[in-house]
Amino acid sequence: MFRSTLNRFLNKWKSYRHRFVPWIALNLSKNEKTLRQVSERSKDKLTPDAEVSRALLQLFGVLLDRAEHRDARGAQNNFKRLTGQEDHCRGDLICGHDAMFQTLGFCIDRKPSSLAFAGTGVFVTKGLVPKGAIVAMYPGTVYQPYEPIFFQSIRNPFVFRCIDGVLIDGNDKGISKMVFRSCSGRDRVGFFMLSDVSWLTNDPLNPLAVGQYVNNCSNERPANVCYQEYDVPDKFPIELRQYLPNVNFRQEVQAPLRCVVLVSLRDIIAGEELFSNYYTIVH
Ligand SMILES: C[S@@+](CC[C@H](N)C(=O)[O-])C[C@H]1O[C@@H](n2cnc3c(N)ncnc32)[C@H](O)[C@@H]1O
Repeated sequence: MFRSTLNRFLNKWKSYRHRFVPWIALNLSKNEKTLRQVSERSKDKLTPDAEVSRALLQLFGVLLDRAEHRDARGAQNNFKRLTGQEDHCRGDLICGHDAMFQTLGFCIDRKPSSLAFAGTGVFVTKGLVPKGAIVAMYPGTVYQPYEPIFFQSIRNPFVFRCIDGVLIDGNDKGISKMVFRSCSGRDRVGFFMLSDVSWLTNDPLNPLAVGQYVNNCSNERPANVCYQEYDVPDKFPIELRQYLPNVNFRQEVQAPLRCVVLVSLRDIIAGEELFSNYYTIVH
């Protein structure tokens, strides 16, 4: 009895592992030339973690500065409204894209893909992305390899598998969306949220958090970005974690929070669509 239940479970487990990457499973044989080969795990990093931290801290710092500036201006306007001297000037408020342009020198955004039938893609809309830059982040709920993701993974093309088997569910709809919201609402330190839920909307506070919409490369459209894992260091400031688009499924995970960034493989100019490689072979 126990053995047959276990067998049924194992069979289900096997087939559900295939569902993570249905698109890859169907298309891999067509695109063998485009597979990314990495000789060992540590060689998967094109840009050092310190450089990833530096770019994120710079962008998040400007986002926080602007948010505080807006809050202060809002409080001032409330006071002026109460005293009848309301100031309607919005001043030089800067949005996420301006912050991105100011700190990283480029902007990215979601738009219909340049490939037929590929849905939405991500484009560089302004500026120049230099080789080795952090172009985007892959948002979503982070599952350790032993944690349950069966229901969230059904017909879900957004489940990203890290080299060590950690999974990131970047789907912004349905049950995946509810899970992210619930985990994000759970985790906070004092007043500070430890993750950002706005990537689930059309206007993410952190404009990098659209990496889940980057499409796969092909023989005709080679990859211009690649995925790189980034474990958030302990010293990452608490007040800036509110812009991280990832949260652990289980609160009690001891490991650092896993994020995935997309790094440019070459200079990318405005107007180009980003293409990654959905499949990396580690020898
Ligand atoms: C992670 S999603 C990427 C975002 C997707 N384009 C969308 O609009 O939701 C992966 C899915 O995008 C589509 N896709 C990605 N790369 C593609 C390509 N080169 N050609 C056609 N479809 C592609 C496939 O449907 C795949 O299952």
